[in-house]
Amino acid sequence: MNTPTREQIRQAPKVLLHDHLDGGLRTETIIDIARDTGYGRLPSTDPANLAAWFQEASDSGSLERYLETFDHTVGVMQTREALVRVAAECAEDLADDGVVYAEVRYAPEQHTSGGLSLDEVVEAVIEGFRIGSLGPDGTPRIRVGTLLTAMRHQARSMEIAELAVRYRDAGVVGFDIAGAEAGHPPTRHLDAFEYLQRENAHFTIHAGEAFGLPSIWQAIQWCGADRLGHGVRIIDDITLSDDGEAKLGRLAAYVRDKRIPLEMCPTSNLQTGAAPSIAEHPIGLLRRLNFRVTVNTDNRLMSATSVTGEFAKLVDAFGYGWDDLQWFTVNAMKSAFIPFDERLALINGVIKPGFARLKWQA
Ligand SMILES: O=c1[nH]cnc2c1ncn2[C@@H]1O[C@H](CO)[C@@H](O)[C@H]1O
Ligand SMILES: [Zn+2]
Repeated sequence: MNTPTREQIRQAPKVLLHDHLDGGLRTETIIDIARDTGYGRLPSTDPANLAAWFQEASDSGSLERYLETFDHTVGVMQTREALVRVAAECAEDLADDGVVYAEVRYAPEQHTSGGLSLDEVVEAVIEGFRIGSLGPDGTPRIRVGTLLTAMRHQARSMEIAELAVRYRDAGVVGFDIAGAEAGHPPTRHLDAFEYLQRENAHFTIHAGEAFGLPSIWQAIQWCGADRLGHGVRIIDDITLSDDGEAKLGRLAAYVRDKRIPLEMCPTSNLQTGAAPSIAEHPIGLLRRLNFRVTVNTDNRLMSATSVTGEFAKLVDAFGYGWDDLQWFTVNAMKSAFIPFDERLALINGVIKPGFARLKWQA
């Protein structure tokens, strides 16, 4: 079996569960929309400089400062036209990266300052994904589902959960909470999570990124999260002896044994200070211990990355081969919020044959 090259990784049929719509804009598009809508606060109007600014400003080592960069992307996503364009380009960029199934999230409540209603925001984004998913022959090249995010420092989670349920048959596949983690425990939004459970709806929670085990414990045992956004701090509940043997605490064992998916985003974690380097990122240990690890981008603009980029970094740092990349991909597809038969069809009909072709390529 060959070692995966970057171009081969790009061709592999990949799955993305954790990607923010407002963290993945093309810089040219930000500049265009800013000009058309009179948004005058951009740090630069040169695409390359603006890309560099986003990456540098996001390299702060603090989640709070990292999140400040979203002022500019959210700032230009306030009209239907802008939302349709950004969503369409997102689907195109992911398809060009070889992603075959993606769940892309954003917070509708952040896109109403131009006068759109929450429903209009959701409909614009769904329309953009529909357009951007189509190939030149009119057939879809990628399937994109939407996750609606509520901001954890705000008090609109119930409203957003209801919105997610209302649009569940029209392209919204789940719910999430995001934003600064410290001081904003997920249990503040318990009513929304309980509502979603009563509605048999799916949700993930950003937890264990900038704050530790209590956040993960609450997300799983109080809120009932199906998946964890990041979840890197679960390693605080694992002790390693000198000979490399791992002992799992009760929470870590629960997360592993219940197969709770971890939406890991290595590059983003370096920028926010959640991990010191790719080589030291907990993903290495968690993969070895067979947690249900998935690999994600978080914010392609802020991290200047793609799913291919994240995989390529992991291949370099950990020597992963095709079997590891396929394992991450199948883990992600198994953990998606679409129906089981559709997940299975993608695993058996697209992912496994696609990896098989690449594995034995000369
Ligand atoms: O890694 C992250 N941790 C927590 N919140 C985040 C992260 N990335 C983005 N957002 C937040 O999610 C909102 C909706 O997409 C973004 O506006 C940003 O504030
Ligand atoms: Zn995120």
